[in-house]
Amino acid sequence: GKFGEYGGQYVPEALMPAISELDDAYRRYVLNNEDGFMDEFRARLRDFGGRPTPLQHAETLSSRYGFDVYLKREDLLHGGAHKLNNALGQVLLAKYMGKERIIAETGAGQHGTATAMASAHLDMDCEVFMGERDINRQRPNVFRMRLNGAELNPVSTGSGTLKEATNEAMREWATTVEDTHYVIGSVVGPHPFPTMVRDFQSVIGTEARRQMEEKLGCLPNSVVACAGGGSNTMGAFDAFVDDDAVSLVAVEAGGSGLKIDEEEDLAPNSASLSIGEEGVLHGARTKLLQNSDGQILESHSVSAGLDYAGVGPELADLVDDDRVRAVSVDDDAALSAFHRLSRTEGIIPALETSHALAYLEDGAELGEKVVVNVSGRGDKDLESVVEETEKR
Ligand SMILES: Cc1ncc(COP(=O)(O)O)c(/C=N/[C@H](C(=O)O)[C@@H](O)C(C)C)c1O
Repeated sequence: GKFGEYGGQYVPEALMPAISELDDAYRRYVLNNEDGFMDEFRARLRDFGGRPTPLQHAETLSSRYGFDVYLKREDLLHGGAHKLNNALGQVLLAKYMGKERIIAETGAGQHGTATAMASAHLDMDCEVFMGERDINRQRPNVFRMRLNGAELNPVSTGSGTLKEATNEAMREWATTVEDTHYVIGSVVGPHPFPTMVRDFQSVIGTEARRQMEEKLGCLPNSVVACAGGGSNTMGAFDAFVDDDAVSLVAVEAGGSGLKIDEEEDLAPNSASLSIGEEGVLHGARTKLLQNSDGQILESHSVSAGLDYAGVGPELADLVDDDRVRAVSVDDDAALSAFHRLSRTEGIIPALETSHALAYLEDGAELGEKVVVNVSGRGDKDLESVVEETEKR
């Protein structure tokens, strides 16, 4: 479970039994399709999730930029974001493992919502840990989780965002592992989570590759995706990693600037790949926003889904190997891209996705055919975008 010097299993002894049980189940059911697990997973993604999602040529954007933009429409997946690919896979795996209860963390609420939907679909109890601050800025998703029968566990420690919610969920898992599976929301955490979540999300890139070949008989020149924890990023990239001719661009939240304020222990961004340092968070060695004493900094982004001080270890390794280019766009550019796609293509994108779309504005070196992963829709962001836009 190592990616260069990143990855590993930096967890308390109490969690090791759960981790090794999960690793065993991952190998049997996901890698070896024991009992037809992957066949059932794919059938449910099709019938419940609505896969495949379209790869749509964005005509107006393409004429604006002078290169062809193809949108991979994960916003059309059931629930409105790519998160269901991973949540459905893990909840189904928990069922195969004989678990009865599901817990999860969430920040933007998309992962929490996807886990609540998958748990209701598969008749499993579900409890979602969510930071107080995030509960207040992603209320539509809070209502949806409750409607899907999930119990919300508000986390008020620290900044009340994803970092604390993840810590609380991991703590809870350590004492309930007998009957509970912890569904982690991104390609983060101790092995096998980063690898398993990537495998569940890799359907994005596998479909996009097939759709490009069917439509155009060629591969794209670039694939662009936003990066919070890195799951829609790794999901979009995995099918292309071995094709050096395909550039892979991970777009992080540049927030209100890349300069870290050492006094305030605050990073005005979530650009872990670009300006993070090596460290351990949530069970994995990876790149983190931290100050000179190694204290993990509070991150910032106009989008809750990218507001995370860490990033997936595999993505960090691909950036160090120059296989993935890490770039960032700031809050203003993301908000402009939010409005631009809504107006010119009739698609309201998630604020997270808006970061990937914003990069097209300076994307001259992306080549002739560019796939952009539309990781989610913007319904959850309407209130905050109206507020943010009026403020500017
Ligand atoms: C629509 C949408 N697009 C992208 C992301 C970024 O998460 P990754 O795909 O794991 O980088 C997210 C992340 N959402 C998480 C959540 O809903 O809990 C997020 O807050 C954390 C996993 C970072 C998202 O909702």
